[in-house]
Amino acid sequence: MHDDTPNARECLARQLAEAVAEALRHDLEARERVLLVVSGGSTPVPFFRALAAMDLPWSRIDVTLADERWVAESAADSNARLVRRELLQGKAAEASFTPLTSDAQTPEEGAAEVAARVAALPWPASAVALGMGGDGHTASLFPDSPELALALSTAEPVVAVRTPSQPQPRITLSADRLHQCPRHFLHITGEEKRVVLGRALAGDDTRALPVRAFLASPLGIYWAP
Ligand SMILES: O=C1O[C@H](COP(=O)(O)O)[C@@H](O)[C@H](O)[C@H]1O
Repeated sequence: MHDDTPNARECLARQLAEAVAEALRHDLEARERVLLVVSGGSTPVPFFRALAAMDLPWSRIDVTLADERWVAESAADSNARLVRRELLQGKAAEASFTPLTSDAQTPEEGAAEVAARVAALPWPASAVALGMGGDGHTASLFPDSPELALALSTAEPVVAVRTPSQPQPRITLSADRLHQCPRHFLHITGEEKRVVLGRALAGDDTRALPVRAFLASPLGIYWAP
Protein backbone atom coordinates (compact mmCIF):
# COMPACT_ATOMS: atom_id res chain seq x y z
CA MET A 1 0.00 0.00 0.00
CA HIS A 2 1.28 3.51 -0.86
CA ASP A 3 1.91 5.72 2.18
CA ASP A 4 1.15 9.41 1.48
CA THR A 5 2.25 10.58 4.95
CA PRO A 6 4.99 13.21 4.50
CA ASN A 7 8.28 12.12 6.04
CA ALA A 8 10.32 14.24 8.44
CA ARG A 9 12.38 15.87 5.66
CA GLU A 10 9.25 16.79 3.69
CA CYS A 11 7.65 18.29 6.82
CA LEU A 12 10.84 20.24 7.50
CA ALA A 13 10.95 21.51 3.91
CA ARG A 14 7.33 22.65 4.19
CA GLN A 15 7.98 24.47 7.47
CA LEU A 16 11.00 26.20 5.96
CA ALA A 17 9.03 27.17 2.86
CA GLU A 18 6.32 28.69 5.07
CA ALA A 19 8.90 30.67 7.06
CA VAL A 20 10.64 31.93 3.92
CA ALA A 21 7.30 32.82 2.29
CA GLU A 22 6.37 34.74 5.45
CA ALA A 23 9.65 36.71 5.28
CA LEU A 24 9.01 37.54 1.62
CA ARG A 25 5.41 38.60 2.30
CA HIS A 26 6.53 40.77 5.21
CA ASP A 27 9.01 42.70 3.05
CA LEU A 28 6.64 42.85 0.06
CA GLU A 29 4.33 44.99 2.18
CA ALA A 30 7.00 47.71 2.22
CA ARG A 31 8.95 47.16 -1.01
CA GLU A 32 8.02 46.71 -4.65
CA ARG A 33 10.68 44.05 -5.24
CA VAL A 34 12.27 41.61 -2.81
CA LEU A 35 15.20 39.23 -3.01
CA LEU A 36 15.53 35.58 -2.04
CA VAL A 37 18.94 33.88 -1.92
CA VAL A 38 18.93 30.09 -2.11
CA SER A 39 21.55 27.36 -2.02
CA GLY A 40 22.22 24.42 -4.27
CA GLY A 41 23.01 20.80 -3.52
CA SER A 42 20.61 17.97 -2.85
CA THR A 43 19.02 19.10 0.44
CA PRO A 44 16.88 22.00 -0.89
CA VAL A 45 14.89 19.99 -3.47
CA PRO A 46 11.79 19.40 -1.26
CA PHE A 47 12.06 22.98 0.05
CA PHE A 48 12.08 24.33 -3.52
CA ARG A 49 9.02 22.25 -4.42
CA ALA A 50 7.14 23.41 -1.31
CA LEU A 51 8.11 27.07 -1.87
CA ALA A 52 7.12 26.95 -5.55
CA ALA A 53 3.61 25.97 -4.45
CA MET A 54 3.26 29.00 -2.14
CA ASP A 55 0.82 31.72 -3.05
CA LEU A 56 3.22 34.63 -3.57
CA PRO A 57 3.40 37.56 -6.04
CA TRP A 58 6.30 35.83 -7.79
CA SER A 59 6.67 38.52 -10.46
CA ARG A 60 7.92 40.87 -7.70
CA ILE A 61 10.50 38.41 -6.40
CA ASP A 62 14.16 38.18 -7.45
CA VAL A 63 15.94 34.89 -6.82
CA THR A 64 19.67 34.30 -6.84
CA LEU A 65 22.11 31.70 -5.53
CA ALA A 66 24.49 31.69 -2.58
CA ASP A 67 27.06 29.92 -4.76
CA GLU A 68 27.60 28.10 -8.01
CA ARG A 69 29.98 25.71 -9.74
CA TRP A 70 31.57 27.34 -12.80
CA VAL A 71 29.82 24.97 -15.18
CA ALA A 72 27.33 25.37 -18.02
CA GLU A 73 23.70 25.50 -16.94
CA SER A 74 23.18 22.25 -18.85
CA ALA A 75 25.59 20.44 -16.46
CA ALA A 76 23.97 18.00 -14.04
CA ASP A 77 25.54 19.71 -11.01
CA SER A 78 24.65 23.29 -12.00
CA ASN A 79 22.81 24.94 -9.10
CA ALA A 80 21.05 27.24 -11.59
CA ARG A 81 19.69 24.22 -13.42
CA LEU A 82 18.40 22.86 -10.10
CA VAL A 83 16.68 26.15 -9.24
CA ARG A 84 15.03 26.38 -12.66
CA ARG A 85 13.87 22.76 -12.52
CA GLU A 86 12.65 22.61 -8.90
CA LEU A 87 11.79 26.17 -7.80
CA LEU A 88 10.94 28.25 -10.87
CA GLN A 89 7.91 26.19 -11.77
CA GLY A 90 4.22 27.02 -12.02
CA LYS A 91 3.50 30.54 -10.74
CA ALA A 92 7.06 30.71 -9.35
CA ALA A 93 8.31 30.79 -12.96
CA GLU A 94 7.31 34.48 -12.89
CA ALA A 95 10.21 35.21 -10.49
CA SER A 96 13.28 36.86 -11.95
CA PHE A 97 16.31 34.59 -11.60
CA THR A 98 19.90 35.89 -11.57
CA PRO A 99 22.46 33.12 -12.13
CA LEU A 100 26.07 33.40 -10.92
CA THR A 101 27.86 32.30 -14.09
CA SER A 102 28.76 34.04 -17.34
CA ASP A 103 30.24 33.13 -20.72
CA ALA A 104 33.76 33.67 -19.36
CA GLN A 105 36.06 30.64 -19.26
CA THR A 106 36.85 30.97 -15.55
CA PRO A 107 35.18 32.43 -12.45
CA GLU A 108 38.14 34.78 -12.06
CA GLU A 109 37.44 36.21 -15.53
CA GLY A 110 33.68 36.28 -15.01
CA ALA A 111 33.61 37.62 -11.43
CA ALA A 112 33.35 41.33 -12.31
CA GLU A 113 30.34 40.78 -14.57
CA VAL A 114 28.61 38.55 -12.02
CA ALA A 115 29.42 41.03 -9.22
CA ALA A 116 27.72 43.86 -11.15
CA ARG A 117 24.67 41.67 -11.75
CA VAL A 118 24.48 40.69 -8.07
CA ALA A 119 25.00 44.25 -6.84
CA ALA A 120 22.02 45.40 -8.96
CA LEU A 121 19.62 43.11 -7.08
CA PRO A 122 17.25 44.59 -4.45
CA TRP A 123 19.41 44.21 -1.33
CA PRO A 124 19.04 43.60 1.52
CA ALA A 125 17.70 40.13 0.81
CA SER A 126 14.47 39.16 2.54
CA ALA A 127 15.73 35.65 3.19
CA VAL A 128 18.99 33.74 2.71
CA ALA A 129 18.54 29.96 2.75
CA LEU A 130 21.90 28.32 3.43
CA GLY A 131 22.92 24.69 3.30
CA MET A 132 25.96 23.08 4.85
CA GLY A 133 28.33 20.34 3.76
CA GLY A 134 29.75 17.64 6.01
CA ASP A 135 33.00 19.65 6.13
CA GLY A 136 31.22 22.68 7.62
CA HIS A 137 31.22 24.67 4.36
CA THR A 138 28.28 26.86 3.53
CA ALA A 139 27.71 28.60 0.17
CA SER A 140 31.21 28.01 -1.33
CA LEU A 141 33.05 29.06 1.81
CA PHE A 142 35.16 25.91 2.12
CA PRO A 143 37.61 25.20 4.94
CA ASP A 144 40.29 24.10 2.43
CA SER A 145 39.86 27.02 0.05
CA PRO A 146 42.82 29.39 -0.37
CA GLU A 147 40.23 32.15 -0.97
CA LEU A 148 38.34 31.55 2.30
CA ALA A 149 39.95 34.45 4.19
CA LEU A 150 39.12 36.77 1.27
CA ALA A 151 35.53 35.51 1.03
CA LEU A 152 35.08 36.07 4.78
CA SER A 153 36.50 39.59 4.74
CA THR A 154 35.94 41.30 1.37
CA ALA A 155 33.24 43.90 0.73
CA GLU A 156 33.02 42.67 -2.89
CA PRO A 157 29.75 40.80 -3.58
CA VAL A 158 31.30 37.66 -5.08
CA VAL A 159 34.57 35.71 -4.90
CA ALA A 160 35.99 33.16 -7.34
CA VAL A 161 36.96 30.04 -5.44
CA ARG A 162 39.27 27.11 -6.17
CA THR A 163 39.08 24.39 -3.61
CA PRO A 164 41.26 21.25 -3.59
CA SER A 165 38.35 19.15 -2.29
CA GLN A 166 36.06 20.19 -5.16
CA PRO A 167 36.31 19.11 -8.80
CA GLN A 168 35.16 22.42 -10.33
CA PRO A 169 36.06 26.04 -9.73
CA ARG A 170 33.23 27.95 -8.13
CA ILE A 171 31.88 31.39 -7.43
CA THR A 172 30.34 32.35 -4.12
CA LEU A 173 28.59 35.32 -2.61
CA SER A 174 30.98 36.78 -0.05
CA ALA A 175 30.15 36.50 3.67
CA ASP A 176 29.60 40.27 3.68
CA ARG A 177 26.98 40.00 0.92
CA LEU A 178 25.31 36.97 2.52
CA HIS A 179 25.05 38.97 5.73
CA GLN A 180 23.03 41.65 3.94
CA CYS A 181 19.80 40.10 5.15
CA PRO A 182 17.93 40.31 8.45
CA ARG A 183 16.95 36.61 8.41
CA HIS A 184 19.04 33.55 7.64
CA PHE A 185 17.83 29.98 7.45
CA LEU A 186 20.10 26.94 7.68
CA HIS A 187 18.60 23.82 6.11
CA ILE A 188 20.37 20.56 6.92
CA THR A 189 19.44 16.92 7.24
CA GLY A 190 21.02 13.79 8.67
CA GLU A 191 22.99 12.85 11.75
CA GLU A 192 26.40 13.69 10.27
CA LYS A 193 25.46 17.32 9.64
CA ARG A 194 23.82 17.60 13.08
CA VAL A 195 27.13 16.61 14.66
CA VAL A 196 29.09 19.05 12.47
CA LEU A 197 26.71 21.88 13.35
CA GLY A 198 27.09 20.97 17.05
CA ARG A 199 30.87 21.33 16.66
CA ALA A 200 30.41 24.68 14.92
CA LEU A 201 28.10 25.93 17.68
CA ALA A 202 30.58 24.83 20.35
CA GLY A 203 33.80 25.93 18.64
CA ASP A 204 35.46 29.21 17.79
CA ASP A 205 37.36 28.61 14.54
CA THR A 206 35.45 29.93 11.51
CA ARG A 207 38.35 28.94 9.21
CA ALA A 208 37.82 25.29 10.20
CA LEU A 209 33.99 25.37 10.01
CA PRO A 210 32.96 28.34 7.83
CA VAL A 211 29.25 27.93 8.67
CA ARG A 212 30.21 29.61 11.95
CA ALA A 213 30.23 32.93 10.07
CA PHE A 214 26.41 32.85 10.16
CA LEU A 215 25.71 31.49 13.63
CA ALA A 216 25.63 34.97 15.18
CA SER A 217 23.07 36.25 12.64
CA PRO A 218 19.36 35.81 13.34
CA LEU A 219 19.38 32.20 12.13
CA GLY A 220 16.56 29.69 11.89
CA ILE A 221 18.06 26.19 12.03
CA TYR A 222 15.96 23.63 10.14
CA TRP A 223 17.18 20.09 10.75
CA ALA A 224 15.56 16.69 10.30
CA PRO A 225 17.09 13.18 10.54
O1 LIG B 1 28.33 22.34 -2.67
C1 LIG B 1 27.33 22.67 -2.10
O2 LIG B 1 27.00 22.01 -0.98
C2 LIG B 1 26.17 22.58 0.03
C3 LIG B 1 25.44 21.40 0.68
O3 LIG B 1 24.95 20.52 -0.34
P1 LIG B 1 24.10 19.21 -0.04
O4 LIG B 1 24.09 18.46 -1.34
O5 LIG B 1 24.80 18.47 1.06
O6 LIG B 1 22.73 19.67 0.35
C4 LIG B 1 25.23 23.63 -0.55
O7 LIG B 1 24.65 24.36 0.49
C5 LIG B 1 25.96 24.55 -1.51
O8 LIG B 1 25.10 25.57 -2.03
C6 LIG B 1 26.44 23.72 -2.66
O9 LIG B 1 27.03 24.48 -3.67
